[in-house]
Amino acid sequence: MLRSKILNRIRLLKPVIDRRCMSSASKTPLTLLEVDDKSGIATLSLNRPPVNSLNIDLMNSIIESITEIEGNKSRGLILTSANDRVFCAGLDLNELHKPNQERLKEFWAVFQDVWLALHLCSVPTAAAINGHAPAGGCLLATACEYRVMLPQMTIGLNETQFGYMAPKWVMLSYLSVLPRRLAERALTQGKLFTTAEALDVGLVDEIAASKEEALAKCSTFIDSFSKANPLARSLTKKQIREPDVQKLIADRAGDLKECLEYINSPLLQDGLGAYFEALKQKSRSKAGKS
Ligand SMILES: CC/C=C\CC/C=C/CC(=O)SCCNC(=O)CCNC(=O)[C@H](O)C(C)(C)COP(=O)(O)OP(=O)(O)OC[C@H]1O[C@@H](n2cnc3c(N)ncnc32)[C@H](O)[C@@H]1OP(=O)(O)O
Repeated sequence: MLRSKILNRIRLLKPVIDRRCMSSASKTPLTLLEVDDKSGIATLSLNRPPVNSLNIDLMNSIIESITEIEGNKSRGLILTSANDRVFCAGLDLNELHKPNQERLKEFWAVFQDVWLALHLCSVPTAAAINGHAPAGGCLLATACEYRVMLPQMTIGLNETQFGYMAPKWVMLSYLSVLPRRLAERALTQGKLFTTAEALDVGLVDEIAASKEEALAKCSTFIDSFSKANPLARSLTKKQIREPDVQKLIADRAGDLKECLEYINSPLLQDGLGAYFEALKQKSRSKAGKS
């Protein structure tokens, strides 16, 4: 009785993701999903060159993969990148800069969905962070239960550096990993932690010398649940994570309204435009085009 009550409650908490079986406009798979026959662990690789920035299609592809992993009885999920320099560059700035308003609404709803799907994923989750993970990239990593990172990368919620305040639920994701005082300072500074700093403050759990080692460490973490009953484990995780999730689910429309006002404000658009232009300029200089 109690179990079915809890299960019903959790079903209500689950984001509505079934409506989003969209196909990608390009023919390239935006995510690569492999399930190891022996271990039963699924590896989901982000595969949107050049930097895995999160647009609607990539986020939908992640959601679809999570749904598949939950449905195919995988023992765990490892999130990683097919790119060996960048785990995920966060939200696609093309979606935020001078946005089409209807698309922006859809984009923000899918952004909420992808976080909910990963944060509430029923199987154990770990991130093999094999590249930089700023902003939304850091959010994906902190939604996972365990993080292993390669040296000389950066991770953090750097939104204030380009004039944005991270949404409340994004901040909560940070607060679930970092002590409050540290999270506040890092959020207000828009700090990007180096791998060594991230380990030091507990933003990541381990460092690995290579992607293979990171994947192996993530598998070891997932194996650590072998003695736990999968249903009891997943219900426990959801109960613990519920308060953060409820805040967003209870007011998705309010979050969207706030986001639209915020993103559309001229000051923020100007700041974002300058930031994006500087990124493009840096990229051109690197390629020797300027
Ligand atoms: C109510 C609240 C409202 C709003 C909240 C807003 C929340 C925002 C959350 C976000 O996630 S916003 C995105 C923030 N992301 C970043 O700040 C990361 C920016 N990128 C980088 O720092 C670097 O690109 C990198 C460290 C990830 C990788 O460096 P590198 O390997 O040297 O690549 P390049 O910098 O040369 O970039 C290659 C290529 O990719 C483009 N690009 C990079 N990041 C993005 C992005 N987030 N969106 C779109 N495009 C991006 C970059 O411009 C280059 O493109 P070119 O065509 O110019 O070559």
